[in-house]
Amino acid sequence: MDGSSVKIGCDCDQLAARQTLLSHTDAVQVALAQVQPITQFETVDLAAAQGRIAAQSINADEAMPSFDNSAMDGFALRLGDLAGRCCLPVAGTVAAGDAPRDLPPGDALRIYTGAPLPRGADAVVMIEACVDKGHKVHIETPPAPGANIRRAGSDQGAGQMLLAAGTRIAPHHVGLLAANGVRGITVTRRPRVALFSTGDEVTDGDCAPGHIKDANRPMLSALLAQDGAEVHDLGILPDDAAATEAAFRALGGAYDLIVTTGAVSMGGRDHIRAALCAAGGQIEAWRVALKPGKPVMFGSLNGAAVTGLPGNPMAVHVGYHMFLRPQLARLTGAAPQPFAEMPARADFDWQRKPGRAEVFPVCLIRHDADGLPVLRRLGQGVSATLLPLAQADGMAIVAADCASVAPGDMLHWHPFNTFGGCA
Ligand SMILES: Nc1nc2c(c(=O)[nH]1)N[C@H]1C(S)=C(S)[C@@H](COP(=O)(O)OP(=O)(O)OC[C@H]3O[C@@H](n4cnc5c(N)ncnc54)[C@H](O)[C@@H]3O)O[C@H]1N2
Ligand code: MOO
Repeated sequence: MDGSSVKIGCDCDQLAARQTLLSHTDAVQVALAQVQPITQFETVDLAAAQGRIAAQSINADEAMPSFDNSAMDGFALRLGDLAGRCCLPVAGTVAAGDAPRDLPPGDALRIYTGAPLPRGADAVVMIEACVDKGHKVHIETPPAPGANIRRAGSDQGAGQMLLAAGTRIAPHHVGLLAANGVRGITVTRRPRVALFSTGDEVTDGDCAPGHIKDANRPMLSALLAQDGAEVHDLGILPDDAAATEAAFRALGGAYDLIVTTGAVSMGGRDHIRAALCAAGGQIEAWRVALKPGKPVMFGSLNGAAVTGLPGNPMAVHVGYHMFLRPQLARLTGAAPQPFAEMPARADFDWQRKPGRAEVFPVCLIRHDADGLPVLRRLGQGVSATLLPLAQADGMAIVAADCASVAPGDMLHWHPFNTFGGCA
């Protein structure tokens, strides 16, 4: 990190005069430094735990499976009874849910998957390897000792860690915990996020001439909710210094994170930075060598981190993934994930002006012989529209010093959770 990221208080002129842009990797560190892990926890039903962050590790009370059982539909038998014989009498049937029983000497028992292994049995032969003749079974090839038996404790031992603290709970965790009889789980309180748009031109209603509809608040609300935040939508601030300062002052200490969009660049009506300072906040850094998203600002107010994203919607989307997601992760005690780490290859030619790292929408067109995704660049680097992003399978990034990309060059990308590639 260079000297440009040191604490600079609220001297906005000094900030504006600084020519050096923060690298996007340093900016992530500054963003992270504004938040501390939440130390309040709550217990939620397992059914409501998906997406929450486990506050404590959970260990298994007991071994699994808790009893020896059959992994297949077939016949349970004693291998010694097969010595010199290929046919055994069938003494009955044991199904999943039945109580454990004894295997009578010299007999087989028909058994279904998940049924408790009869006491005395030492192998299960699959139904496909037998001829079931009703009261007897013909076994062509004797099974190996222990075949098709799931032994008690073979999946997990008692005390086995099922879930580590800091894990984001996914549906497969819910299933594992349910199988282990866990009903409630202690999770970190959801991060409380205050969300503002800014701009006299921005509206939620009908557009007068020169006005536009708010894209940023609905998109950020959706992204924040998806990542488990408790979103407090505080509406649209006018381009007015006093109103912006008053809005910051009114926030008190109720939030972990305050997110604004717009009014953070150089214009005469860009009031976010000055208003934050006037309201008693701190600006830690401003302006990042990132396209889109250059005028992003990081600060704090009353114990909350304040992240001021630029107004252009694509810059908001990029800023969310690059800075806000790591901030949310640290707040909840989860490990912040680096942005766009997945390797891929380009299928396009692109000459660009070096200086800022650039994030752009991409679609997945195929996989190469090494199995790497091959990506096509979408859009024309315009940050005012989300349309190319809506047609994309993810976002790729090139480094600030990158002057050109040629087909076959390595890229890094952040895939969305979409299925299938672009047409
Ligand atoms: N002289 C300079 N001008 C600009 C610079 C610069 O470095 N020097 N940076 C440019 C970059 S990069 C960006 S990005 C924008 C960001 O400016 P602001 O953060 O002050 O944002 P606004 O001016 O308020 O808005 C920018 C753009 O986005 C539209 N917008 C705003 N809010 C919303 C919303 N909620 N939904 C949809 N669209 C929104 C707004 O109408 C503007 O068109 O500054 C450049 N200028
Ligand atoms: O953030 Mo701006 O959108 O780089 O053009």
